[in-house]
Amino acid sequence: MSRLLPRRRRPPAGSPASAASRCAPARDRPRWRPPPPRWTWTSWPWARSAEDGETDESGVAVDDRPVFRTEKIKGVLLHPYRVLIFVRLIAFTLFVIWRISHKNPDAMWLWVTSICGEFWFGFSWLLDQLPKLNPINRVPDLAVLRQRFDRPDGTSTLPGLDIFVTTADPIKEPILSTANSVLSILAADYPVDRNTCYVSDDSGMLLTYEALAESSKFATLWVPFCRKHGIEPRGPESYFELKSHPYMGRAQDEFVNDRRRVRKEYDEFKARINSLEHDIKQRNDGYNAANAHREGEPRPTWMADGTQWQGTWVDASENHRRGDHAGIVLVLLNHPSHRRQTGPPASADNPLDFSGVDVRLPMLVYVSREKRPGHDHQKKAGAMNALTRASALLSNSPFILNLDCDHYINNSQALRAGICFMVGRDSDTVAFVQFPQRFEGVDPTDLYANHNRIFFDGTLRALDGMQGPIYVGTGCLFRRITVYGFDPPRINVGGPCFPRLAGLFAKTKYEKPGLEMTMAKAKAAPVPAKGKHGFLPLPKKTYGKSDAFVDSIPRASHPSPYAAAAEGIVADEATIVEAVNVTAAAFEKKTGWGKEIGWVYDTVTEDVVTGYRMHIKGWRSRYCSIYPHAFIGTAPINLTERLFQVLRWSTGSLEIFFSKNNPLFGSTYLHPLQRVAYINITTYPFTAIFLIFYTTVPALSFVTGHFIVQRPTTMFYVYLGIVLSTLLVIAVLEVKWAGVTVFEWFRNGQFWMTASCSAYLAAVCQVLTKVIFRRDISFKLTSKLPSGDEKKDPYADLYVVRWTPLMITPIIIIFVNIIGSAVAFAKVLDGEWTHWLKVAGGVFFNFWVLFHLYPFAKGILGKHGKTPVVVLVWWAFTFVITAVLYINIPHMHSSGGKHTTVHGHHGKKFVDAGYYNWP
Ligand SMILES: O=c1ccn([C@@H]2O[C@H](COP(=O)(O)OP(=O)(O)O[C@H]3O[C@H](CO)[C@@H](O)[C@H](O)[C@H]3O)[C@@H](O)[C@H]2O)c(=O)[nH]1
Ligand SMILES: [Mn+2]
Repeated sequence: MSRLLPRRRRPPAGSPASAASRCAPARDRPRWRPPPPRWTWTSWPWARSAEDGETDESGVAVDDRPVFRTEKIKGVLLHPYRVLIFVRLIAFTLFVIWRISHKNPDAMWLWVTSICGEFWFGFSWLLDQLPKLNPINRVPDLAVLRQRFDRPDGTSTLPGLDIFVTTADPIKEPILSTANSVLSILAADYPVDRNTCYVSDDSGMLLTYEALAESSKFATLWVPFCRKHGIEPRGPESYFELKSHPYMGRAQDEFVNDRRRVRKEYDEFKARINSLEHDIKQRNDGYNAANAHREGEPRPTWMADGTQWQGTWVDASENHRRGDHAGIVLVLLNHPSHRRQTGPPASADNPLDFSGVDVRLPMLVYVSREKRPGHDHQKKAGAMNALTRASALLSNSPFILNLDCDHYINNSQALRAGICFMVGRDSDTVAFVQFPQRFEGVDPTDLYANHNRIFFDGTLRALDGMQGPIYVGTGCLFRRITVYGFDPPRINVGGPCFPRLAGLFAKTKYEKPGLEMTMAKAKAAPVPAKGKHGFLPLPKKTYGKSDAFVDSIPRASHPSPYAAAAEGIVADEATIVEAVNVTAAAFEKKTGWGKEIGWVYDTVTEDVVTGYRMHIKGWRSRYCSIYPHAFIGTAPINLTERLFQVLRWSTGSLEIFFSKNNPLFGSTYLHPLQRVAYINITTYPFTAIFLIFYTTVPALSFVTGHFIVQRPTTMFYVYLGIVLSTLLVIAVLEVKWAGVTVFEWFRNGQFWMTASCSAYLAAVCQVLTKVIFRRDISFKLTSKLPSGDEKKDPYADLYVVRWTPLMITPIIIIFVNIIGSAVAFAKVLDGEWTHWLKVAGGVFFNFWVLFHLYPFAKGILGKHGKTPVVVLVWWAFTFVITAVLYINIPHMHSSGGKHTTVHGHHGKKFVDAGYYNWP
C-alpha cells in the first residue's frame, strides 16, 4: 500500500450567516431559535440538554450550541456563478434557435442529427448544473459533541454504531488490507462499548477468518498504543509508511520506544498474515494425512482448534465450496465491559506501559452468510442486508456505517464527525451521512481521474444544499430505521425538507404533528410511541420469519448496544444461532428485503438506488467532508480495470432509469432540483451516442466536404463565444468553491470523453439489450490486486495493458481525427481549399478531441507510453502519412471542394456537455 495524501485545499470559508441565510433551506438557518419541545422516533433525548440546566465553562447552556455549522459559499464566488449559469442558458437557447433557423440544404441529415446532439448536450449540461446552484459547507463541531455526550468519568452517551465491512475474496482483495481496515476501525475514537465491527465474508474462507483472528490479537497491542500516543492514522500499514511521525501525545521518549516495539510486532503480524494461506494448507495436509482417506473423499479444512471449518474448503467439496456452504457467525471479540479498564504497567511480558490507558476493544464479529447454488445472493446488497439482520440481534445500534474492505479509517475522529450530523438539532429527518471517497495509490497526475474530485467536492457538496448527497456505496453512515423502510417524522406541516414547495404538491400526504412530547416525557419513555402502523411501517412478514429480529425493530433507534445489552441482548449461544438463521439464503424468500427494505436488489450498482429510495420518502442526507480525510480506499489505476468499473456504474445508472425507480416518477417528497440531480445521474451515459457523432463527423467532414453549419453569421460567432467562455468561467468558479484545482477539472473532462466513447457506449448497448431481450448483466469484482511489480514502481499497474473491446471506439476516434486534420492540411497545401484560416478552426477541434483522449492513448501504449513523446510521434506519423497519401492519390480529390466553413460545428462540439462529473 503506498500512501498518497493529496493536500486538500481548505474549503472556502462561509460568509456571515445573516447575509447568506436568505437562500438556505429554512431549517438550516444558523440563526437559532429554540424549537418547540418535541420528540419523534429518532431525535435524541439522551443527550444532555439545556433543560437539565447544564452549562459549559462560560455559562452557555450546552444545548445552545449546534454540533455542526452550515456555512454558505462566499458571495463573490456564488453570485457570479449563478448569474453566469443563467447567461449561458440564454446564450445557448439563442444558439439553438439560430441553428434551427439556418438550415444546411447540402446535408440535411447532418443538420438534423447535429441539432439533436447539441440539444442533448445543452440539456445534460443543465441537468448537471442546476443542482449545483446552492452549494454549502457543513462543519461538524467535535468539541460541542464531546461536551454534550462524553462524561468526565470516561463514559459516554453517544449512540451505538455498527460498522459493516464487506469482503468477497481474500485474494483479489488482499487480506492484509482488510486486516488494516479492521484495525483502524477497532482503534477509532468512539466509545468502545457502543461500537461494533462486523465483517462480512462472501468467500466463506477460513483465510479471512484467521486473518481477523490475528488482527484481533494484534489489536490488543495496537489499539492501546494508538490511544496512549494519539496515533494518526490508525491503520498500522499507513501509519508506519509515513515518512515522519509527528508526535501528538505526552511522553516523547516513551513514544519512540513504544513505536519501535509496536513496529516490530506489526512486522511479525504481517508475516503471519502473509503465511496464513500456506499455514492453513499445511495444517490440512497434517490432519488429512492422519485420517488416511481414499481417493475422491472430501478433504476438510481444519481450524486451528481442530474442528472442521463450516465454510469454503481449500479442497472444495459438496457443501463446502464457494457459493455453496453453511452460514457462519463467529464472535471474535465479545461485548466489552461498560467500565473503563486500564492496562498493566510495563513488565517483562508487556514492555509497553498501559497503566493509564483504556485497553478495552470494541466487539468484532465475523459473518459469512449461507450460500447455495441456484440462489441469487445479490452480491454486496445481499451481504449488507444479511449483516443488517445479524447485527440487529447482536448489537442493534441505531446507526450503521458501511465500508468496503479496502477503505480504512484515516481520521480517528471520522465516526464522531459523522454522528454530529445525526444527533444535531433537526437531524431526525437525516437518513444517511455520505463521506467523500478518497483514494491512495493513484498516480500523481491522476491519469484516469480516479480521485473524481469534481464529483465529490462539487456535485455532492452542492447536493447537500438541496435534499442531500446521493449514496455512493461506501463511507456512508445510515440510520437503522431508514434501512427498515420507516418514513421520516413528518413534523412540519408541509413537508420535512422544503416546507412550502413540497406542501404545494403533497398537501394530503402530511400528518399534523402527532408525536409531540416534552423532553422530560420522552426521557421517561425511551421506546417510540406507536405510529400509524403499530411499530412497523410494513407488515411483519415483510421482515422475514424471525421473531427475535422483528422484536429488535422497535428498539432500533435505541441509543446504544449498552442499553440493548441491559435489555438482554448479548452474544450468547442462542443469539448466535438466530443470527445464523437470519443470514440464511432462504430467509429473504417472500419478504420485502431488497425491495421495500434494505439495500436494493437486482441491479449491478445497489448504491444510488438505495439512497434514492430513501430520498423519495422525504428523508434527507448530509455530506461530511473533513480533513484529514475520513476514509481512504484504493482505486483501480489500470485503464482496463477503470473502464470496467465505469462500465458497471453507468450500466447501474441506466438500469435505474429503465426501472420503476425512474426519478421522473419519484414521489413529491423529492426536492425538485434533487430530482434533476437523479435524472442526471441516471441518464448521463446517453451522452455517449451524441459524443461519438461529434468526435467523428466533423473530422470526416474534411473528407466528404459536407459540414454541419453551412454559412455562419456574426451572431453565430457571438452566441458560440458566450457559450464557450461562460463554460470556462463557470468551471473556474466551481473549482474555487469546491476547493479543487483547474487541473482536476481538465482531467475530469478528459476521462469524461474517454469513458463516453467506451464504457458509456457499452453501457447503453448493454442496458438496451437487457430491456429489449431481458438478458441479465453480470459483473466482476473490481480487482484491488496490483498486477505489476509494486516494489519497484508503485504505479506499475498504470501501464499494464489488458486488452478489452471497450478500447476499440476511442482508438477509432483517435485515428479518424488524425486523418481528418491530415486531409484538411493536404487540401490546403494542394490549393483545393483557400480558406485555410477557416480550416484551422476545424483542425483545432480535432486537436481538442485528441487532447481529451491523450490519457487514453498514453494508457494503451503501455510501458512505452511513459514517455509522452511516443504518443506525439505516433500522432505525427499517422498525420504525415495520411497527408502524403492524400496528395499523391489523385482520385481522392474529387469529392471535396465546397468552400463551406468548418467553424460552426467544430465550435459547438461537446462544449455543452458540461463535463460530466460522474465517470
Ligand atoms: O458478492 C459480493 C461482491 C462484492 N462485495 C463487496 O462489495 C464492495 C464493492 O465491490 P468492488 O468490486 O470493490 O466495487 P467498486 O467498483 O470498487 O465499488 C464501488 O461501486 C460499488 C457499486 O457498484 C459500491 O457498492 C462500492 O461501495 C463502491 O466503492 C467490496 O467491499 C466487495 O467486497 C461483496 O461483499 N459481495
Ligand atoms: Mn472498491
